[in-house]
Amino acid sequence: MDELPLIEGAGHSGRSWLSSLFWTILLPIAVSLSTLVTAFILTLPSPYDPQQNLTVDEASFSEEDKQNKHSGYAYYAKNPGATNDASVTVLVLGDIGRSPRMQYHVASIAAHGGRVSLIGYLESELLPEIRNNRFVTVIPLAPPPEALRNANKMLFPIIAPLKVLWQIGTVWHACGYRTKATKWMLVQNPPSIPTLAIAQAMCFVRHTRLIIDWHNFGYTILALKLGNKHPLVRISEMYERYVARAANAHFSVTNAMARVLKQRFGVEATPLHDRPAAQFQPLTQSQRSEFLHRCPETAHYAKHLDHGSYKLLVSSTSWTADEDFSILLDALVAYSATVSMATHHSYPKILAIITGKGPLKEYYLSKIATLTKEKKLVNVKIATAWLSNEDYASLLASADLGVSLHTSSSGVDLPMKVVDMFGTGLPVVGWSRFEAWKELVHEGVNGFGFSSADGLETLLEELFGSKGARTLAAIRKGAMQECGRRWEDEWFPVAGNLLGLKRDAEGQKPVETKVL
Ligand SMILES: Nc1nc2c(ncn2[C@@H]2O[C@H](COP(=O)(O)OP(=O)(O)O[C@H]3O[C@H](CO)[C@@H](O)[C@H](O)[C@@H]3O)[C@@H](O)[C@H]2O)c(=O)[nH]1
Repeated sequence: MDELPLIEGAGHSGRSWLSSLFWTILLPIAVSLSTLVTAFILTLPSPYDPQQNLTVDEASFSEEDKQNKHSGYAYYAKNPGATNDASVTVLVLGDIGRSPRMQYHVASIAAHGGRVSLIGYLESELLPEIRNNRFVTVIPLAPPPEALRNANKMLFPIIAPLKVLWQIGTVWHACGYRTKATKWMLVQNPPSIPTLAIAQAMCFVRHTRLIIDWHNFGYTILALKLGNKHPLVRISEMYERYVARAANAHFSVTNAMARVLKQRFGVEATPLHDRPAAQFQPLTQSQRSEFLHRCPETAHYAKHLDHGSYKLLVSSTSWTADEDFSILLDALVAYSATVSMATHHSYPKILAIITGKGPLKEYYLSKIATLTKEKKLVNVKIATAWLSNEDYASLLASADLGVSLHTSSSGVDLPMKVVDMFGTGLPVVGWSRFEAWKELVHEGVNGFGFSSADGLETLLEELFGSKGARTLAAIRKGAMQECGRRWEDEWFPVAGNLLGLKRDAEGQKPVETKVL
């Protein structure tokens, strides 16, 4: 009996505690959440309307545009009344300037009168066909703050989710509110997180058809950092497979990748092989010599390169973990020693230029500095550079041999740089221990493969030594034959056909892409 008042008192204070929790905390949270959800729904991006006016007309072109062959005016002047409902949002969650394949898609769509909203980071120069084209609107994404760009493995679990949140916000805003709804969205994969999920949600809201352009798999790239068995890698694979199934159509960079997509993800992709774009062309001897004397990275050695006492080796990269430049450095150290010791044969010295931007550049620069200091590279000069689009193409065209260190995290993607090299008639040696390599390089015809630093050094000796001139000339001939088939020839029958574009000239047979 004594305890009753105490219990009653406790019940009363318990109820009032609950009720004050409800009125002061839970109710305001519930009201705020429902207001936010209502506001989100009411302000969802507008859907695609086939009647909407996205036309490009005479007023879209300034006098300057009319003189610029890349503004799209030439197409407009030839097809003034042409209507065309091919409007495409192209989404690249990366530096657009370093995503040549996506730029080629954009340039090709615009060249056939399609309208493009191009979304991505604007860090490097864009192709001239895109920069001033009135059929293309570039929507730059705000890059994540410096603190979220830390590549440290220890901090990865904290930084990665924050970076993804930042990307979700900026990409959603750019796709939904900074551009009109388009009939199609073409998205580059990888990165898959969060790109594919946002693209899928946005396409659902805007009634847009989603095409995924498979350059590689996001989870195989993550596995390079975390290891194959890491739970995040498995989750990332499941996510990629699940989101892939929601897309309406798929392109893949190789036949092997289309096969893997079918077997593992259950989706039908149409292979759309990389081919060189128009800016990659062979140079004449005099154009080569003029470039070598003009380019700051080669000018000092131009005379030697003209005479052949130096050979020009070129590699290009994004300085990422899937390209092990130690292999090239080890091979060059061994080659330098061979040149010093050679008594019966004479070997030229090498000028090796590695072009590109990316996270591991500083690491390799310090390795090169150490090797130079240790006098292990006396017969080899190594330079790194980032060149304008035009000079990059001229450098490839001026080189004696191209090197690819692309290892392919999935085994079924291919290095675009090799395609660029072939466009200029440059033969290639490359890391070849992955399935798709043979879709691009034919042993002894347009290049050679290697699978170790020793293998690469042997190739350098064989091709640059006095007995190698004929083999080098033979693979150069093979590379020249690759020049013939260009991006447009590959692109139009697959992508142009899917998007419903019309080709001016006699077209090739269209390739059917399965559309869901
Ligand atoms: N302008 C310019 N571009 C350069 C330079 N150096 C390199 N690049 C660009 O950077 C590319 C090299 O980038 P990587 O990331 O090494 O790869 P990739 O060979 O382009 O292959 C990528 O794209 C394929 C699809 O096209 C993918 O399948 C593959 O996985 C990879 O992502 C070159 O092809 C070239 O476009 C330079 O000095 N100047």
